[in-house]
Amino acid sequence: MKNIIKHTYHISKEDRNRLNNHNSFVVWFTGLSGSGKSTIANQLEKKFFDMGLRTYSLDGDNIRSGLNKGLTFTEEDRTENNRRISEVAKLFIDAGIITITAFISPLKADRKHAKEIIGADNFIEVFVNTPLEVCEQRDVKGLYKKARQGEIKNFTGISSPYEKPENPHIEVKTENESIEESVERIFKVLQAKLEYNE
Ligand SMILES: Nc1ncnc2c1ncn2[C@@H]1O[C@H](COP(=O)(O)OS(=O)(=O)O)[C@@H](OP(=O)(O)O)[C@H]1O
Ligand SMILES: Nc1ncnc2c1ncn2[C@@H]1O[C@H](COP(=O)(O)OP(=O)(O)O)[C@@H](O)[C@H]1O
Repeated sequence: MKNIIKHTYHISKEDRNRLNNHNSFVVWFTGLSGSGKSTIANQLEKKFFDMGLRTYSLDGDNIRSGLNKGLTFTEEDRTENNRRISEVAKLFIDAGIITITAFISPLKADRKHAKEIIGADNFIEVFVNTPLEVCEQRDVKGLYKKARQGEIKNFTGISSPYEKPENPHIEVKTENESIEESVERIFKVLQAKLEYNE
């Protein structure tokens, strides 16, 4: 960008990873509303935290009510929502923190862009594959009912698309496995990524 000149800092991501004695990366959850993203993300973060690792979770509460306040659920705004989240996640991994994101992120192109921004080596995609019927039955926040009644426009799975990932690193099927089983499976895949080597 014109007249923006990057400053080189003494401390790098590698320095922070060495200090923390673990790598930093992004665990990017995607799935329908009510699929279980926040529940699993929360338990996964607790597991990491209890091991003494540095973590942070980004989700609707701290993003859509703060940084991205004002963005709606049109495709255009979801794209911008996901782009900003990706940029924030990139800063967090640069800060040496294992970053867990839990957003619907329904569009393939937006998830691809997230991977590009964050860097393929630091991006682990977890597809919480819960069928729409199950999410709707759970209706944790009563939003599906409202969407069916036409009170909410552009609702994912009802009046707005969800494009399933074709090659996620991890897929969890919450109708067939418990929260603990999903967390354990995700953890096993991530374990290999944790270790910091010079
Ligand atoms: N129209 C519409 N469609 C989908 N979801 C809606 C909508 N309106 C509000 N909500 C609530 O917002 C949460 C999804 O926000 P995200 O930032 O994750 O969505 S996105 O990635 O930009 O698509 C989502 O939270 P989760 O249930 O945690 O997924 C909903 O509670
Ligand atoms: N195996 C499971 N994994 C995750 N959540 C589950 C599972 N079984 C039932 N649930 C329930 O489904 C709901 C998922 O809600 P939430 O985590 O808020 O979803 P999301 O963040 O994707 O909108 C929670 O009430 C959770 O207790």
